[in-house]
This record gives sequence, structure tokens and C-alpha cells, in this order.
Amino acid sequence: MKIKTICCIGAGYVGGPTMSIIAQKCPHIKITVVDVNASRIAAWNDNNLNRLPIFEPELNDVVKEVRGRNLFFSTDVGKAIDEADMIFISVNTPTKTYGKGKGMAADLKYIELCARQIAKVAKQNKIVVEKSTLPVRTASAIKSILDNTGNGVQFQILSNPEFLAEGTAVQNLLKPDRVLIGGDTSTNEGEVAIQALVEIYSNWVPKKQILTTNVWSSELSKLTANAFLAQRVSSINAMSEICEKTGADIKEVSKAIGMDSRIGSKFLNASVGFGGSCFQKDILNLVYIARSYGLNEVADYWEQVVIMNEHQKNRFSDNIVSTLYNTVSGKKITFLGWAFKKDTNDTRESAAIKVADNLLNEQARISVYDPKVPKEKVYTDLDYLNTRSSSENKSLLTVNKDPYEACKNSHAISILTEWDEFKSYDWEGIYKNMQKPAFIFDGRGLLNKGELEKIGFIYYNIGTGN
Ligand SMILES: NC(=O)c1ccc[n+]([C@@H]2O[C@H](COP(=O)([O-])OP(=O)(O)OC[C@H]3O[C@@H](n4cnc5c(N)ncnc54)[C@H](O)[C@@H]3O)[C@@H](O)[C@H]2O)c1
Ligand SMILES: O=c1ccn([C@@H]2O[C@H](COP(=O)(O)OP(=O)(O)O[C@H]3O[C@H](CO)[C@@H](O)[C@H](O)[C@H]3O)[C@@H](O)[C@H]2O)c(=O)[nH]1
Repeated sequence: MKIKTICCIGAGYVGGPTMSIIAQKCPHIKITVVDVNASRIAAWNDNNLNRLPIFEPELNDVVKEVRGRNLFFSTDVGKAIDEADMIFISVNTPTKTYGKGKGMAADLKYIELCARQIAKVAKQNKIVVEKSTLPVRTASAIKSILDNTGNGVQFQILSNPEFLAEGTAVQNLLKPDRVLIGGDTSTNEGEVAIQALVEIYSNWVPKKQILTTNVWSSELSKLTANAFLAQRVSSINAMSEICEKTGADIKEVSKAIGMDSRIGSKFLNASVGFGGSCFQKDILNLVYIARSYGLNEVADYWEQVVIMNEHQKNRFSDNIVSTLYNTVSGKKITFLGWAFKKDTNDTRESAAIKVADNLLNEQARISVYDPKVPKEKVYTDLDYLNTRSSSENKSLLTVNKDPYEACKNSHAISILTEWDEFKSYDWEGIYKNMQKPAFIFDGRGLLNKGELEKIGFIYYNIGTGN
């Protein structure tokens, strides 16, 4: 079966980049990305590519090449569904904030809305692809909605989880470690649908890296991959605390263990804590699933990864307070970085938010600089916590466009995101304009301790005892 038209529901961090690359590699397929958020669609259609709704290295060039050729962004969800042979569901699946499973389970209301709309509109057989990250067995719920509310047309459901990481999305999509496709391997129609998607990826991904499985394995593999990745970060962060007590250095420990080919060297950077929209949400979802099957030991095991992460963020802010003579009340603390990692404007679950909230509770004044995160976003993130009024947040925290201004007169600088540009700042100049003693709390192990200490800074790093 040859796919000629694709619709992708959800123009976010996954839908936008993923469809841009499919469009680039498959010029014979017309792709329409749709979203209910009209301003997001307008931003994807903006002539000024620097105003695309998400910042991803190299993405602007790809969008420039394919937009208007075979990639289109629209708010007309019904029309795009109707025209498509294959529909990707790429909408958000956040943690539930209400009812049963609140704070743990994935909220599938957006997924269900998509399924109902597909069922309502579709007049011909369609392949529906789960691109969003979903609890294992969601495909059966989607199938049930489609079959029971549809117009009698046939639907095949595939699971095709996305493994891209933000900041490297384009390269991850161009050269994925693997593409995973789960489908109904027990029927001919299921096999045909699987092969239709395999054929799309085969335009640029070597066949041996395209893995096909049953639907449940595919859905669960996505949650498993994120759980393992996050577990590595929590494991190295747990060791960082032992390093600080014992005089061991976490970078040396990471290097030493990473040279064991069974462990591997990637994803072993101790930090102020993992952020991003996926790790916490997906682990909590896994914990919820395990509990719902009565697998309490399994649930406790994975939950500890999130508990450890909360602890890492809290102990980072606690260390700032205790080092600054047990009070930060009225003191200016500069945050370099607000995004959850470098090379993205995404701030979802960023460690910076929690650290800021803790320090504001201690009446610190915070000044933030991030090269890609707009001022309004910083305030929205803080207001969302509902810890204090929006006007209090605005009076206690300022957002600067200039990093040197942000650092002026501050008592301490805290590195929250590992943006490369921070490494080449004029640190001597920054030191001169700070209160003394001038402290740096490096939550990313980014800066050069020796050089900064030579200038006169008191420098604290995660995982290094002083
Ligand atoms: N962000 C990542 O790096 C990443 C990577 C892999 C997988 N995922 C998974 O992919 C999914 C999407 O993540 P994201 O970061 O792109 O989310 P996002 O919030 O950036 O984008 C989702 C979009 O879907 C739209 N939407 C919601 N309901 C809709 C509906 N009924 N009709 C039309 N549009 C609708 C929203 O308006 C939003 O723009 C999630 O399940 C996530 O776990 C994310
Ligand atoms: O050694 C490390 C590696 C990562 N992090 C932090 O962990 C978080 C997540 O980083 P990363 O995984 O690189 O970015 P994400 O975009 O969240 O990507 C993860 O989540 C996506 C959404 O499911 C998956 O598709 C990706 O495979 C998975 O890496 C960030 O705060 C990083 O700073 C560390 O602290 N130390």
C-alpha cells in the first residue's frame, strides 16, 4: 500500500519536527500538520523562520525547504483527516491533574478527542499511528472508539513511538538509533499497515534499524526507554551526593564507569536534576500502570527515580541557602539558564523552576537570563506552581535580556542550563561587578573551577566536595 497523504494531529515539539523530516525525505507525500491552537499554526506558517513556535538547531532550514512544497500547517483538522491515508496522533499526553490517577496517570482526553474526530470524519479506510507516548494497551481503546463511533470504515492502529530528544531533534530524526513500529501482526491487514509505515521510513532509515513488533511491546518499549534513561541520571545524581561527602569527583567516577562497555559513557552527567516534558510524566505513568496491576515492588522501584530527582533539585537550592550564611533573604541570585537543557526553548519541568520556587520561598531576589526562553514563559512557569501571587513573582524575579546585567550586583550565580555561551563569558568582568564574596553554584558542571577560583569566585559544583 502506497501512502500519498498524511495528516498529523498536534503541531508541537514532536509533530512539527517529525513531519518536517518525513516531508523532506518523502517529497511524493503531501503532509498536513493540524492543531487546535491557532497561534501555534500561525507561528509555523510565519515567513520569519526565527518565529517558529519551537527552537531546534537546523530545523529552520528544513522547514524552509519543505513548507508550501509538501508540508502544510493548518487549523482545519477535519479536512486534513478526511484527505489522509495515514493519520499520526501527536498530541500531548500530560500527567492527569484531576480525578483517579491524579498526579500519576497519563491524561488521555486529547487522544480520545482525536480518535472521536477521526471516527466522525473518516469516509475511507485509514491507518492511525500513535506517535504520542501512551500507556501500554491504549491502542485497544483507540480501536474501540474508532470502530464503535465511526462510519463503518476500517481502521488499522499502529504504535510508532518517537525517541527524539529536544535540542538534537533534527539529527535524531535523520539518523535514528532505531524506528519502532508496533502493529497487529496477526492479520494480513495489520501487516499491510505495518509495511506501509516501514516503506515511509525506508526512504532514509536503513531497513535493519526499522524494528517491527506487536502493539503492546511497542507502547511499553517507549515507557521503558525513558525509565531507563531517567534512571541513569538519578543514579549518577545519587552518586554525586556521595562524592560531595567523600572527596570523590563525580566526573572522574562517570568516566571510570563509562569506560566499561557494558555501562557505556553516555547519559552520565550529574546535574541539578532532569527536566523536560517526558521523563517524569512517563515514569509516573509506568508507576501507575504497575500499581494498577498490583505490582507494588515494581512501582516503588521506578518511583524512586522521580523521588531522587526531586531530592537533587531541593538539595541544590538548600546548598545555596546554607552556603550564603543561611539566609538569602533580600539577596540577589542570578540564574543563567531556564530551559530544561541547552539548545531548546522548552521549559517544561525544568529544574530551574523548582530551584527558583525554593529560593523565592526564602525571600531571595532572582534575576534570570536564558538565550532562548522569553520573559512571559518564565513567569507562566512560576505562576503555574501557585506558590504565591503572580504579582509577587513579578516583584521578586526579573528576567534580563543581557547576561551581564543579570549578574550585576548579585551575591551568587547559579548555572541551571548548560548553554555553551556561558563558557565564554567575561568572567573577570562579571566578578568585578558582583557582591563579595562572589559565589557560583554550577548545576551542570559546565564551567572551569580552576579558572574561576583564580579570579576569586567561590565555586560549587554538583558532585565535587570543596
Ligand atoms: N517533546 C518531546 O521531545 C517528545 C519526544 C518523544 C515523544 N513525545 C511525546 O509526544 C507527544 C507530544 O509531545 P509534544 O512535546 O509534541 O507536545 P506539545 O504540547 O508540544 O504539542 C501537542 C500539540 O497537540 C495539540 N492538540 C491537543 N489536542 C488536540 C486535538 N484534539 N486536535 C488538534 N490538536 C491538538 C496541542 O494544541 C499542542 O500544540 C506526547 O505524548 C509526548 O510524550 C514528546
Ligand atoms: O547525563 C545526563 C543526561 C540528561 N540529563 C537531563 O535529563 C533531561 C532530559 O534530557 P534528554 O533526554 O536529553 O532530553 P529530552 O528531550 O527530555 O528527551 C528524552 O525524552 C524524550 C521524550 O520522550 C525521548 O524521546 C528521548 O529519547 C529522551 O532522551 C534534561 O533535563 C537533561 O539536562 C542530565 O541531567 N544528565
